[in-house]
Amino acid sequence: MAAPGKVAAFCLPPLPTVREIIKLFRLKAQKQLSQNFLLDLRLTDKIVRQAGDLKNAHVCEVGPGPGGITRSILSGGVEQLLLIEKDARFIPGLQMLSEAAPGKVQIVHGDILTYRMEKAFPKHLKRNWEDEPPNIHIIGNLPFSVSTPLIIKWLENVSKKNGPFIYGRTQMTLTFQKEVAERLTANPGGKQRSRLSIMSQHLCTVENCFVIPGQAFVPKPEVDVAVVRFTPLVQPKIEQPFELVEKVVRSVFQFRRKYCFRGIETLFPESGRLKRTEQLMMTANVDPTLRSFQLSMSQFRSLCNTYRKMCDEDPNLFAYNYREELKQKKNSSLKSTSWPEQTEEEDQL
Ligand SMILES: C[S@@+](CC[C@H](N)C(=O)[O-])C[C@H]1O[C@@H](n2cnc3c(N)ncnc32)[C@H](O)[C@@H]1O
Repeated sequence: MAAPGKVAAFCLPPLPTVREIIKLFRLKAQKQLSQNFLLDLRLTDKIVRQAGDLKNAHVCEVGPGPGGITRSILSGGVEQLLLIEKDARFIPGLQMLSEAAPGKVQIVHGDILTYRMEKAFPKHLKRNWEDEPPNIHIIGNLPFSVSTPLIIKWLENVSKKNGPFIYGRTQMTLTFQKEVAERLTANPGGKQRSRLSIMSQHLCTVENCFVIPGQAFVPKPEVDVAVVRFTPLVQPKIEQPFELVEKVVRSVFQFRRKYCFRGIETLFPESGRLKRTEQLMMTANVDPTLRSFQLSMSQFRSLCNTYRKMCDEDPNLFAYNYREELKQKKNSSLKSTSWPEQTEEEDQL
């Protein structure tokens, strides 16, 4: 793992402070966009240090806002900084930063959820997947509503080696709500062990770096925040397509507090469900009375590999959708009776 980097490799010319930029451009945080700013440069430096040594690095910062983290990244002596910001009000302030570091900053007014990063960096930075990560980093303090769907999308990109990972094992340093960070890094048996734990840890080394108390942000969010660093693994712990792993993991965690076979059953159509569930659990050598959060990564691997074999033998199996079947059953029973059918209570994720 790269040692935490130094930040002050490059001195920016005198600039208005982040607070002054906020005042100058009247950048009031918008609640509906969950904007919470970091104004303390010691803290933004600390976040950026988690990414490692940024000297001559190529960095994409997501959601730079008034530019606190942006300054820390530029002070790290980067070669290129790509800023992707959805809120147009921040662009003039970011342009001031760009002028202070001529030729280095590219500002994109856009949405990171749809932005295509395949061509964002020079081709010569590409590394083979097995090599050390390329000198490309993604850094961001995003709203919680964006960071979770975004990490799921990027994990899928890691699995398919596309998007930002077309360059190799691009590293990411991102903020999450503290609880989500705990889920991302939870071990088997842990209270926070969930779908996110398996989906992230089978593809990446995931480190929960440190917690930022809510009061460090302006305005203060309801929750604390954690900085999480992801480095894609050379070899995923589960070598199956992303969609298959997702389906198995989603099924297992469907009934979190029940025996895991209850969730696994939902991978199979009603006819033959019990027999096929038994077959899967026995071949994968997983105790059906374990709870989903107790399962280890190797047990998930075993379940995914066995389910893959079953899908290869029955080409209709992967398309089977338990919820769809449940919905159809519910509709037909509603037609035949005036009483709504009682459905099983499902545990929350
Ligand atoms: C929590 S604020 C953080 C701002 C700044 N990075 C900081 O730490 O002070 C999140 C920033 O992400 C931007 N943002 C929100 N959704 C976005 C999206 N989908 N794509 C790009 N930027 C987004 C917001 O406009 C805001 O500037």
